[in-house]
Amino acid sequence: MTPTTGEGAIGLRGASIGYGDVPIVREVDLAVAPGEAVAVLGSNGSGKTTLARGLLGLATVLAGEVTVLGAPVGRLRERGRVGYVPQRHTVSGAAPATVREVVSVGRLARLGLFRRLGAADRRAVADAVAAVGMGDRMEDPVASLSGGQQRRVLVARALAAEPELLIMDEPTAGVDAASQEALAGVLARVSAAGTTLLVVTHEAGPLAGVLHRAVVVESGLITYDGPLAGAQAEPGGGHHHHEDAGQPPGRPGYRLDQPTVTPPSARPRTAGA
Ligand SMILES: Nc1ncnc2c1ncn2[C@@H]1O[C@H](COP(=O)(O)OP(=O)(O)OP(=O)(O)O)[C@@H](O)[C@H]1O
Repeated sequence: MTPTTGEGAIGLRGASIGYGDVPIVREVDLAVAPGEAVAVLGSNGSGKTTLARGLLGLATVLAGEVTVLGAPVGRLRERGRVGYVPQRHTVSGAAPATVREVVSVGRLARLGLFRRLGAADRRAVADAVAAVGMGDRMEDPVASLSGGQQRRVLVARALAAEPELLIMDEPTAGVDAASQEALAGVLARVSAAGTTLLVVTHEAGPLAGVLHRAVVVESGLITYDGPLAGAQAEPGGGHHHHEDAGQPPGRPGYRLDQPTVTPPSARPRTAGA
């Protein structure tokens, strides 16, 4: 199991995250316990991707604290413990690469540099590709695949590393209904096995059976943190609850429509602990 330090899988405390010196996500608090499956909702440009990228060291933590698997962001030794499916669906790299090669690179993230894939690793690669329904395209160049198929390969690349924390940015965007359903099944299995999921999405619907908690980000603040159903009940995923405009600006205005259960591992340690 994850050797937690009491920090949980993800911890943001008064965290501002942005680019250059411009904060996009502002003074946000968030605690995700190991094994939770959390949707990150919100309108375009609200800061969802920036929040996710901040967890990966791809956006700058400008204030506060951000911890991932118990370590300050960027300090985690074993990078393979965190998987990432980026928003852009193009598979990078100029060299023509097959599905097998791209997903194998994902597996290598777990092994570290200069290690070779053994039989178990090759099996994990094949399993990950099969899990996203691309088993019959193993030797095809990724560049020859459709956008939605490339997205599924990126999901397989992340799955192949068997990460403890899987961060996905719009994994279902441009993916057909059947493949979304298949992805939901895969994520349900991965979640049941204890992997923590953080999924940025506009359409939590296809993954509603997997994601039990939602966080709504609006204008860089977390405006809702609670059960997914409560967030979905709001028009557009929770954009329009500014009727309580009395909130002081600049502080995370939690709107806990439903009580949020803070898992014991996510609670601040008591003095003397
Ligand atoms: N690399 C960057 N450098 C500077 N500003 C950026 C960068 N990436 C994003 N931004 C800005 O940060 C803000 C939030 O963008 P972000 O991508 O986090 O939003 P989002 O909620 O994920 O939106 P969407 O739903 O459209 O994907 C936007 O105003 C955007 O212009």
